[in-house]
Amino acid sequence: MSNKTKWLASVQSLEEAQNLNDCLPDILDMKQPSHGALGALPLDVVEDIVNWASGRCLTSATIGDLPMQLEAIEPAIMKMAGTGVDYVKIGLFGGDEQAACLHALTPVIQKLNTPVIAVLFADRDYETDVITQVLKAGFSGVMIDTAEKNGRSLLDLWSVDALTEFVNTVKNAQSLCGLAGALRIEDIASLRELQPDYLGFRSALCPDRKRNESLSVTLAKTVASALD
Ligand SMILES: O=C[C@H](O)COP(=O)(O)O
Repeated sequence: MSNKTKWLASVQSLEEAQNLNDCLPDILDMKQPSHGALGALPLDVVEDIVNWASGRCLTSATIGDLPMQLEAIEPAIMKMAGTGVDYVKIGLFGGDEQAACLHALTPVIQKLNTPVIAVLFADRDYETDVITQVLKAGFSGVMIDTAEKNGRSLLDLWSVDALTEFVNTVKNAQSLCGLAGALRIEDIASLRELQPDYLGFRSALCPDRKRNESLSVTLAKTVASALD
């Protein structure tokens, strides 16, 4: 894994993806921001974006803010993987059922050809060994994001020391590591120093940080050049 921090931009439509053609991120991430932190786009929209992005950049897609139950998550992963996306992202929202759900998901994730990324949330509570549980379950990467899109950013919720420990733990396990959560353009310089594999953006790419509205190409170019 290279030391250069790459970036991920969450898009909600083919049109938004195409608008980024001159400043494509390393990963075009597909989600429906108005449906929650990891709101899912319809499968046909994901397929259209995957087909368009092919050969241009990698893609990822979220499966929705689902309960921590195998019967909800397994079919959603399988359907999203069927779109041909490069990575499927699933949110781990915590709670009593999560550890059992991760255990039950392990064989599903391990036999799937599409890598699955686990997303933890800085504003959710977890068992202390949650990262160990996630790494054992066979995920190809771990991201930290924010569940409540209320303006509080990752850096409002976690200290730089906590983020450093997270990045080092995930990268030492040879797993991809991503940081997201209402990141601001001015956070990029300090977050890059932690050397995560990816920084993820949606709010920072939208005028007035209104993440449910359309992406601004100008803001995307600013993020891209801050990471260059
Ligand atoms: O995966 C990255 C997210 O889409 C970040 O969204 P956000 O910047 O609005 O928190």
